[in-house]
Amino acid sequence: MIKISGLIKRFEDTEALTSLTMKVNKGSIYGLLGSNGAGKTTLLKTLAGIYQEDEGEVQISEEPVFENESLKQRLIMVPDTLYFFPGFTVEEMADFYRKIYHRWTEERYRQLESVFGISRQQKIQKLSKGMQRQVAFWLSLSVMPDIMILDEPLDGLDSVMRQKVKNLLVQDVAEREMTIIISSHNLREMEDFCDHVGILHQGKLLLEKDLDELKKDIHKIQIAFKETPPEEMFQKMNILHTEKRGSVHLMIIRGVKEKLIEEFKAFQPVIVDILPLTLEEIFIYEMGDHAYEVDQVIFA
Ligand SMILES: Nc1ncnc2c1ncn2[C@@H]1O[C@H](COP(=O)(O)OP(=O)(O)OP(=O)(O)O)[C@@H](O)[C@H]1O
Repeated sequence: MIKISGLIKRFEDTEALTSLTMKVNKGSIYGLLGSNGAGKTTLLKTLAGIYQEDEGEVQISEEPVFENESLKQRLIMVPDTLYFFPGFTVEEMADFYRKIYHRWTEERYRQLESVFGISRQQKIQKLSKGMQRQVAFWLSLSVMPDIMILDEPLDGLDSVMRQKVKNLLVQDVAEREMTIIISSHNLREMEDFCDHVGILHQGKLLLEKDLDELKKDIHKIQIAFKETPPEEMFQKMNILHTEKRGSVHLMIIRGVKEKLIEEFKAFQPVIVDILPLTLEEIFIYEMGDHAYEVDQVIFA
């Protein structure tokens, strides 16, 4: 379990993280979304123990992360800007990882060699940017981490490789209960991958959601009545958004689907359609006052 409470991180006169609190469960894939400068990298680096918090607490398994050598054996960060020693081959870099990380697993390293199809003798800096990213995943997964902290890791990978990497990560989550915290600008990219999403804005979490719960409880309903039901019926429902096109009401409603349909049926509607709702729509309707910021994150 990862627990962050009241985290403040400052850089001279900038407060990059402002009293931030969040929790990530073991075996979860947590997507951290936010526009440029929201504080994603700062949060991830603090979580990885690269930055020290100015105030508040950052704990993994109830231990503070900063300067915690044994905890750092169990976590690995793939940063947005990768670093490899100049002139090193994949094998030489792997040797460095072997010496540092006690949980390095040779079998995994060999198995992933065939997945990525890159030669171990290849000089890393001569590889393309996307291929260097693949090497970063290859080495990081060979460490068998409990926690992977990924800063916009899919940028620069082609769509086939994106899917391949996502599959590898999900496999480790399923088999070993690895926990992933992954930052992105793109909600669409995270939708099918994460089970939790947090939206960071100006150093604060605006919203934190379990995606399954979120999708379960919110519906887009298109409905038309022969006779308009009394206003009180709509008033007692948790309607987030409503529009009327001729005699058709289009509503975004929170609640249990079957119960909502039941309530409407009492008024003999002539049409009742439950339409699929995208995560983008859910976030926008959910956010109310912060819709603008969410809009920026989603469409950035
Ligand atoms: N090393 C630093 N020195 C000074 N200010 C910094 C430093 N790192 C980050 N900041 C500031 O902290 C704030 C958050 O930056 P951060 O890099 O964490 O955002 P981000 O969400 O990762 O952005 P992006 O999506 O553009 O990568 C910004 O205002 C940035 O200017």
